[in-house]
Amino acid sequence: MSGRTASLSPPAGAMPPVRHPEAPAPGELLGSHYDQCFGCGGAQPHGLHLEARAGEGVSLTAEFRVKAAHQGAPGLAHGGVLATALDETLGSLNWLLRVIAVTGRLETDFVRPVPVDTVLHLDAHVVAVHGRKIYSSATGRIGGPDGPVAVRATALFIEVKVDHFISHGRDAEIKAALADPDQQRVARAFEVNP
Ligand SMILES: CCCCCCCCCCCCCCCC(=O)SCCNC(=O)CCNC(=O)[C@H](O)C(C)(C)COP(=O)(O)OP(=O)(O)OC[C@H]1O[C@@H](n2cnc3c(N)ncnc32)[C@H](O)[C@@H]1OP(=O)(O)O
Repeated sequence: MSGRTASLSPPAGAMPPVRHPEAPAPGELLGSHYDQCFGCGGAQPHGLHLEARAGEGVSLTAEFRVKAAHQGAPGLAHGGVLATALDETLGSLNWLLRVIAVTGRLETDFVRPVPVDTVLHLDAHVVAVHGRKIYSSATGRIGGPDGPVAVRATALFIEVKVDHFISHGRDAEIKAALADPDQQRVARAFEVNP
């Protein structure tokens, strides 16, 4: 046992999230943080190609169309893929804070099966921030942005520095990322965070 609390409820003293002054305006697409990302990268043929758009405050909406490559049971999305869509959506919120963070804990409710070719309409917001810990939640609906809930998640993200990826990532991908001007732009946007 680590002694670590598993709670996804913000502790006493947690603060409301503060939208970064240079966060994309409501309605703007956030874009991919890494083109090889399974969640949002355009260069992953079987990835989710999830597209997130900034909302008001520290919130966003996102869409993901379930493809045949994402099946678990015949004609239905795999639960792990749906959890990935939730993880990616929740992770995108940190761009509005201009904080680099990784998922520490993700709790998912699967409410309805999601058929192939369905568009999952996600919305997410940061609930609170406590030191390096970011508490957030997300909902995914089918049949339209106001359709029935299919999945829900709450999560705890932990702030890290760019060094987290440089120390732990495989050398080949880190070297390629560091040499990529688009990736440098993403990293720089985070580094200027005071
Ligand atoms: C060149 C490259 C450019 C890159 C440009 C940027 C790219 C931007 C990429 C973004 C990418 C996002 C992609 C989607 C989101 C993923 O999918 S991220 C991938 C999945 N997640 C991971 O791989 C994380 C693996 N875990 C770890 O690395 C480490 O455990 C962590 C999370 C960094 C924490 O380790 P640590 O920094 O040593 O922190 P630690 O002191 O243990 O904990 C800090 C606090 O958090 C709490 N905590 C930590 N883990 C947990 C947990 N699992 N449960 C509950 N509480 C926890 C601790 O209890 C502690 O609380 P307090 O004592 O402060 O109250």
